[in-house]
Formats: sequence, C-alpha cells, structure tokens
Amino acid sequence: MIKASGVGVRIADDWLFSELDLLVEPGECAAIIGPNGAGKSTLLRCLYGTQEPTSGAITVAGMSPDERDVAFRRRVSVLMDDSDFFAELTPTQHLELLAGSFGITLGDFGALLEDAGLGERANLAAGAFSAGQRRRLMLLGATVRPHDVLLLDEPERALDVAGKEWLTSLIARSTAAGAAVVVATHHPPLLEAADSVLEFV
Ligand SMILES: Nc1ncnc2c1ncn2[C@@H]1O[C@H](COP(=O)(O)OP(=O)(O)OP(=O)(O)O)[C@@H](O)[C@H]1O
Repeated sequence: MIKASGVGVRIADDWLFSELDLLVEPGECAAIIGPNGAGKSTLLRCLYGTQEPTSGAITVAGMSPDERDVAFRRRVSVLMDDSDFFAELTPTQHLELLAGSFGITLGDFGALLEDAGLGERANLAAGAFSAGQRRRLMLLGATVRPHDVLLLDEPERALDVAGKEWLTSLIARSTAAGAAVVVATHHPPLLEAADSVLEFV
C-alpha cells in the first residue's frame, strides 16, 4: 500500500536522508522517529506528493504521490503541520462537509464529537477553539473520512493525556479498517502500537 525504495532528499549539497526503504501493508502502522530536523516531515511530504524526492521511487495506494490529483487525495488522508480547518464552521458542519464531499453517512455526529471530547463544542465556530481542541477536530476529520492511507505528522502535538489516548485508539481503528498508516511522532506510546519503526538519525 505504501512502498518507498531507495528514497533520498538532498538539500543544496547535503543529503538529508538517502537510500531509504519503507513498506507499509494495509492494516499496518509504521512510526517514524528521530531528532528535530532529521527529515521526518520531509519524508511525509514525499509520501503525499507535496515534495519530490531527489532519488528513489514511491508508490502510495498504487499511485505516484500527487497531492493535486483528486483521485489520490480521495484515498490518502493527511494531517501535516500546515493542515487547517474552517475557522467559521462548527465541528458539526465540518462533519457535514466531509460526509457531503465523500457522498457518505458518517453515523452519529453527536457520538463522534463526544468521543473526540468536542461534544460541548459541537455547534460553536472552531476558530475560537484551543490548540488541543483544534487538533482533536482535525484528527477526527482525518480519520472519519474514507481513506486507504493515513499520513500523520506529530499528531500528538497540543493533545492532553486523554487526547493522546484517544489518538492511539484512532490509529488502531484506522488500521483495523485496513488502512496503511505512517505517523511521525515523538510520543513513545505510538511506537508501541506501531508494527514497524523507521528511525532517522
Ligand atoms: N525544501 C527545503 N528547502 C530547504 N530546507 C529544507 C527543505 N525541506 C526540508 N528542509 C530542511 O530539512 C531539515 C528537516 O526538516 P523536517 O521538517 O523534515 O524535519 P523533522 O524531522 O520533521 O523535524 P521536527 O522533529 O522538528 O518536526 C530541516 O533542517 C529543514 O529546514
């Protein structure tokens, strides 16, 4: 489902990383770890097609990554550093928007938002939310929408203890539904839940 072979990214004269191989089958989660600036987000951008690797080949959901390709975006869900939400919309409206754009029902919105810890804010504009509440809303959106692949960049950021436990359950739900998940993280419990760990140095 996700295959990277011999992937490298060179910045100016230096290789950020090179000869990197990654294979994530459906239903598996791979964690990417390593120090700040090691290249974790850069690799995720390569997997989503936001950035071209300098060398190597990548296949995601059977396609060459291209974030501009609607067919690719419909199969690959992503939460990156710069992912955003609609500040003027409420969580309920975000879910309605997702359900509408994918032409699906998402089930009981109230239960989903309650589970995300946003039950009491279901009908308030998200622009006034705290950092952790925004992150919960974006994580909910990224995981309830249909996806074969889920790419997460430090999803634990801004989450409280309960939020981090919820995050672990979201990833487990996604892999149980057959998605291939790649998560760059500094949160050790996510490593324990991962099927493989790719360590950047
Ligand atoms: N297109 C680019 N042009 C210049 N520098 C870049 C480019 N892409 C990545 N870098 C640099 O590569 C390094 C790795 O960045 P990256 O965000 O991938 O690290 P990271 O492992 O995700 O770090 P963190 O744990 O801090 O999030 C940084 O020094 C960054 O400035």
